[in-house]
Amino acid sequence: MHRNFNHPIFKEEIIMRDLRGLYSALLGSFNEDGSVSEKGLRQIIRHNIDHNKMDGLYVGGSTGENFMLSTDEKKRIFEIAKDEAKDDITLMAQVGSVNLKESIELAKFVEDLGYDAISAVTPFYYKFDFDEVHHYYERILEGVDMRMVIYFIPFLTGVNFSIEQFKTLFENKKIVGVKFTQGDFYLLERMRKTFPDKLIFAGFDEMLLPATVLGIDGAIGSTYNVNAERARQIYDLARAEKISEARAIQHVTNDLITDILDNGLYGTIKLLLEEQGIEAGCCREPMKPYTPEMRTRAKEIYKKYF
Ligand SMILES: CC(=O)N[C@@H]([C@@H](O)[C@H](O)[C@H](O)CO)[C@@H](O)CC(=O)C(=O)O
Repeated sequence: MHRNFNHPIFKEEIIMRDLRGLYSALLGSFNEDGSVSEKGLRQIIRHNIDHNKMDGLYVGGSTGENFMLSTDEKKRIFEIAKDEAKDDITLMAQVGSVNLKESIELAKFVEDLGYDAISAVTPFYYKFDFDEVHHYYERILEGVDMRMVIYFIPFLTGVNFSIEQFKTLFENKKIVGVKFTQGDFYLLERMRKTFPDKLIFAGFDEMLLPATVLGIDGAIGSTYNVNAERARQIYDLARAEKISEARAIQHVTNDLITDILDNGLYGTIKLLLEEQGIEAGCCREPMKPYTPEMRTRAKEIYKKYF
């Protein structure tokens, strides 16, 4: 798990974790009044380490319902994750925000906590031009000596990059890779060929097999919180070029993902965890509270796939 890096951005040779592998995107866990459930978070983290045997946790991403949280809540979740995980698993903190000052503050905060890497979503809502997006990443990185993985998710942010633009961003040696949540396999192939030394993490769990065939370095996903065993099989089989076996597991996985998406993504994953005895808690409003129908359907999904 640990590798020796002699990276020019770091003052001396230090032991840094190899960032490659499979990460669960850490779910948010909330009480009915919307407050952060520390107990729920700790249980989800332990489940990912002890049961799911994940290589890493992606903390503060979309799955963590992060963009609905205050700065203090984000910090508290980063603290809880580090305190629970210690050094048992690679920790990557998503610090991106449309509030750049907050991103800079969070990056410093997780560096002090001892996170292994940061990630930042492309700034969204306003139609920032590429120079502004570039400036955003440079400013976040100015204050920290940390490795950064760009969080590229155009279907939610509306922000797309060309290969040339990725090249410009990657000129900063602290930017070591990208979380590629995009279904464009032509772009993914071009990225792999153009940037053999950058880390590419697949962000769509339903596309793990083809992304692995194209040579990704890992994957980060919400459904790995519950479907880790199948994800690991797909990843390992695809890397061993056992494609038809991997495809059979991807088919079952995608049936599961379709059922989860139909019933409400993050809520259903939490209800599936509840079936395994984990107090995963609620979603943060304005996401819907669980209805009796949703709970019943989650039980059916659990019986069908687990
Ligand atoms: C928008 C979203 O939730 N995307 C997920 C996927 O894991 C996704 O839930 C899954 O592929 C189902 O579509 C991840 O890419 C997001 C993620 O890792 C994160 O930021 O939490």
